[in-house]
Amino acid sequence: MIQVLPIQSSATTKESPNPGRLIVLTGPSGVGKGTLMRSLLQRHPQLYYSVSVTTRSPRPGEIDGKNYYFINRSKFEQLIAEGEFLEWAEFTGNYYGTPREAVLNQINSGKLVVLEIELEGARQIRASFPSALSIFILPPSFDELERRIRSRAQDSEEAIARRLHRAQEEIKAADEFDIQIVNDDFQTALNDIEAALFE
Ligand SMILES: Nc1nc2c(ncn2[C@@H]2O[C@H](COP(=O)(O)OP(=O)(O)O)[C@@H](O)[C@H]2O)c(=O)[nH]1
Ligand SMILES: Nc1ncnc2c1ncn2[C@@H]1O[C@H](COP(=O)(O)OP(=O)(O)O)[C@@H](O)[C@H]1O
Repeated sequence: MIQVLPIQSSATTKESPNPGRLIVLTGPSGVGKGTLMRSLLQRHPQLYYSVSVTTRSPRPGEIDGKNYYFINRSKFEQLIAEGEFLEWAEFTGNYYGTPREAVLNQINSGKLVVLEIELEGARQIRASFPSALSIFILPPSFDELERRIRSRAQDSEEAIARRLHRAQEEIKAADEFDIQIVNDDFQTALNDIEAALFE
């Protein structure tokens, strides 16, 4: 029996309106958020992608400062206490958070800022930035989601099981978000995101 840790999260205060825009991309692990994000950034270099901080160990090939800032739990908890996160959550046993200052600076300078985050963090952003555009990415089926997580072959069996368990809850929350996009055909999903961002 896999024990799924409860998600803890912080509340953030409301931020004042500003000229830039915040976009939140969320959806279950393995749905293709990261792959969609990479294509979006290649095609639209004007987007600012917020690199998150995590206590998860780096996967093979992941680079500190590019994929994530990898830190330990006590350092993460210190950053929480110092109010350094715009949002943060605990997901399948690790902390993940969005650095506050860099994101606010980019929004204030008029940038389109994209966060790729899990459900609890996305909910926090919706509460503190009501004007953010939130997009939930859905898999074509649960079986396909499992196939994608496994095909990535980068997580332990336990990590996969925790992600799949959590995915069932996350998918139920899809309707809370502004737009739902099914990532079945990749190009179609990418076009749908671009339409939501730029049209
Ligand atoms: N709340 C929150 N979630 C994040 C952040 N960065 C990444 N995540 C999410 O954490 C979850 C796990 O990420 P990761 O360990 O990289 O696994 P993967 O999504 O399966 O590749 C994913 O749903 C990410 O979108 C963050 O800064 N805040
Ligand atoms: N539309 C798609 N059709 C088939 N496979 C996909 C599609 N989108 C992404 N994938 C694959 O699914 C796996 C998980 O994608 P990833 O971007 O890592 O998901 P996430 O960031 O949501 O955890 C990767 O191997 C990726 O190549």
